[in-house]
Amino acid sequence: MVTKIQISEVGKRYEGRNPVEALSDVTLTVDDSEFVCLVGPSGCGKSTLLRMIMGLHRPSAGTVDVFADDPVLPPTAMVFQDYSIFPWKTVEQNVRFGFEGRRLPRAECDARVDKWLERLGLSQFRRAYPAALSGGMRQRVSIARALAVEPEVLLMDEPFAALDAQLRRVLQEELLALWQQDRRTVVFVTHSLEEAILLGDRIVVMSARPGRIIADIRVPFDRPRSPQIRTAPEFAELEGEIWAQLRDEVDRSLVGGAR
Ligand SMILES: Nc1ncnc2c1ncn2[C@@H]1O[C@H](COP(=O)(O)OP(=O)(O)OP(=O)(O)O)[C@@H](O)[C@H]1O
Repeated sequence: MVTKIQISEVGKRYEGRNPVEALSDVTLTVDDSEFVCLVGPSGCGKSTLLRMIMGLHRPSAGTVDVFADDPVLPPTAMVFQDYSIFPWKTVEQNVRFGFEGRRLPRAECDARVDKWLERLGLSQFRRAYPAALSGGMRQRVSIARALAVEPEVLLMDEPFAALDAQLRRVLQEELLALWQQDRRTVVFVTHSLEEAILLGDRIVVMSARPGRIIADIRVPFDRPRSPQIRTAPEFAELEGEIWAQLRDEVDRSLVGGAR
C-alpha cells in the first residue's frame, strides 16, 4: 500500500475572541486509491480536516502531508455541498474553470472537459447556465469540475446533503460507478452512515468537538459494489454498529452546543 495522505497528531485551534478548539490529536493515514468516509457530529471538525488536506488551513499542531506523484499540478480538488459553481458561466465554462492556474495544453483541457461532461451526463447541457439546471444537475457540474482536474486526491464535503432523498440516491450510485472505474483517492465527509457504507472502503468516526478519531472501520463489502448491498443484512448490522459508537458523541455535541 502506498500512503497518499498522512495526518499526524493534528490539532486545530481557531483563535479569536471566542477561540474554538476544533480538532485534537488526529492521526490518520489514507492509502492511494482508498475511499475514506469521515463521519461525526456537527461541528467536530470534519470540514476543517478537509481544508487542511487541501492546504487552505494550517494545523495548529502536528502535520498534514499529501504525497503527490506530480510535482507541478496541485494534488487535490474539492466538491462542496452548495454546488459552488458560477452562475454567470455555462456548464462547460464551469468545468473548464477547474483548470485555471494549472498549466495544461489546450487540447488536453478540451479532451478532459468533453470526457467529464459525458461521464456526468452533462454533454447536452454544456451551453446551459446553472439557473436552468436542477439541483442534481448543478451538483453534477461541481463533480465534473473536480474530476476533470483528475486530482490525485478528491475531497468531498457533504456533496449530496442539499439534495432530496431520491436524487441523493441517484448521485450516490453514480459516484459509486464512476469511482469504481478509476479508483482515485477520496476523502468524503457525510452525516449519512448509509452513504458512508455504500461508498467507502473505510469509515472514520470522529468524536464531538474537539474532534478526535474514535473508530476506524473497514467496510467488508467487495468491489465492485452494487447499490443492492443496501438491502443486505450485514449492511444494516454495520450501520447499527457505527451508530452505537457515534450516538453518545452526537448527544455530547448537543449538550456542549457544538457550533
Ligand atoms: N474559520 C473559522 N473560524 C473560527 N471558527 C471556525 C472556523 N471554521 C470552523 N470553525 C469552528 O470550528 C468547529 C469545527 O468546524 P467544522 O466546520 O470543521 O466542523 P464540521 O464537523 O465540518 O461541522 P458540520 O458537520 O456541521 O459541517 C466549529 O465549532 C466551527 O464553528
